[in-house]
Amino acid sequence: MNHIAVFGAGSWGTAFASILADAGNDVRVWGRRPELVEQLNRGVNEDYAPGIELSSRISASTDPERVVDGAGIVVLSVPSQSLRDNLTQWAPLLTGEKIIVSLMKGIELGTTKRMSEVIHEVAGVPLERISAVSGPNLSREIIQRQPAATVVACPDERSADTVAAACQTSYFRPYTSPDLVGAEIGGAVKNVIALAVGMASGLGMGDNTKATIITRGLAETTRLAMALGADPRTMSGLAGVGDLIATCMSPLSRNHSFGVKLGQGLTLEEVTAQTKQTAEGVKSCSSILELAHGNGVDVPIIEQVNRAVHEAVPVTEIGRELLARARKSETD
Ligand SMILES: NC(=O)c1ccc[n+]([C@@H]2O[C@H](COP(=O)([O-])OP(=O)(O)OC[C@H]3O[C@@H](n4cnc5c(N)ncnc54)[C@H](O)[C@@H]3O)[C@@H](O)[C@H]2O)c1
Ligand SMILES: O=P(O)(O)OC[C@H](O)CO
Repeated sequence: MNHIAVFGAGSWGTAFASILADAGNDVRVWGRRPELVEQLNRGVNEDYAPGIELSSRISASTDPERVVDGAGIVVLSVPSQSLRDNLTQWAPLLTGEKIIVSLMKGIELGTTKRMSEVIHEVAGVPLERISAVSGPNLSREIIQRQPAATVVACPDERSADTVAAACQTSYFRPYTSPDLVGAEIGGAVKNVIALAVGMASGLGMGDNTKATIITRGLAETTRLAMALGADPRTMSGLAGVGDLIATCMSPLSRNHSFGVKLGQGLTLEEVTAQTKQTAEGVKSCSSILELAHGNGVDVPIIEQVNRAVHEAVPVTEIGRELLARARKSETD
């Protein structure tokens, strides 16, 4: 039996730990709060996966050393903006031939780095041993064992295959890909587009409006991904359009729901106060915008989401601005 470490006992960390356990691995989860760790050791996580009985193959601890001891794969699932601080403490433990898996879908504020870049920089792990798992993977559906697929992206095929083999179950199908950049950009940008779709929903707009934002959002994502060297085919796959559809259309998506509330007229502070879980797009819209501008990529939807979220521009106003732009060819 393989031993796999999972850092982060939130919604996705717990759901992914369940996949790994169902795939036959012995899973040790690191959690920050002793009371949550105690829940996991009783086979539940009422804070992030209410009503779900967890596998007896999952155990938990607040001690990172104990969690990592003997693990060949280490999975990271903390909020993107806290990764650097956390990793600084965990880096001395990530030695040897361990494969590091990022489940996170965000871009770091201040540096505009993708999560694999942060891991490489802070922990010194070569990119050949860093993979990202990304796809239409809403944690609540996955932990209920509803069928879904995902992408395990890593420049090294053997590392990707090792991770894919570790998380394949009867309901979860991992595909491998060498396109780490594309998978990470697809995963981070779809959160911002889901905020925009949520805002339209909150304003009472229907499916034409949502489909328009999703489609033009995919165009922005693809432009940015290609400027960063990604394979455009990733954008028509699970980590691109697949995740975009799930996140933009599902009431289970925290980013979508956050956008709905902004569209209904709540302020950023009000929605933040009501939101217990991580909606990565709220912070990453600024870093993604900076990344796009730094690479000369036009991202009008992301730009307007950033104005609505961080400059308190009314949601009605950003819609008007998007529609008033100069005409252009669809494929430009
Ligand atoms: N939930 C999903 O459906 C899903 C699916 C795919 C990817 N993701 C991505 O996975 C990542 C984790 O998301 P999640 O859904 O598990 O979030 P979550 O909000 O459910 O859980 C986050 C966990 O991190 C902990 N945490 C918060 N601040 C921390 C800090 N400063 N240091 C260490 N731990 C901290 C929280 O206590 C919690 O246990 C995000 O990047 C998200 O985009 C989520
Ligand atoms: O709940 P969200 O908006 O963070 O989205 C969750 C997953 O990324 C969907 O694949």
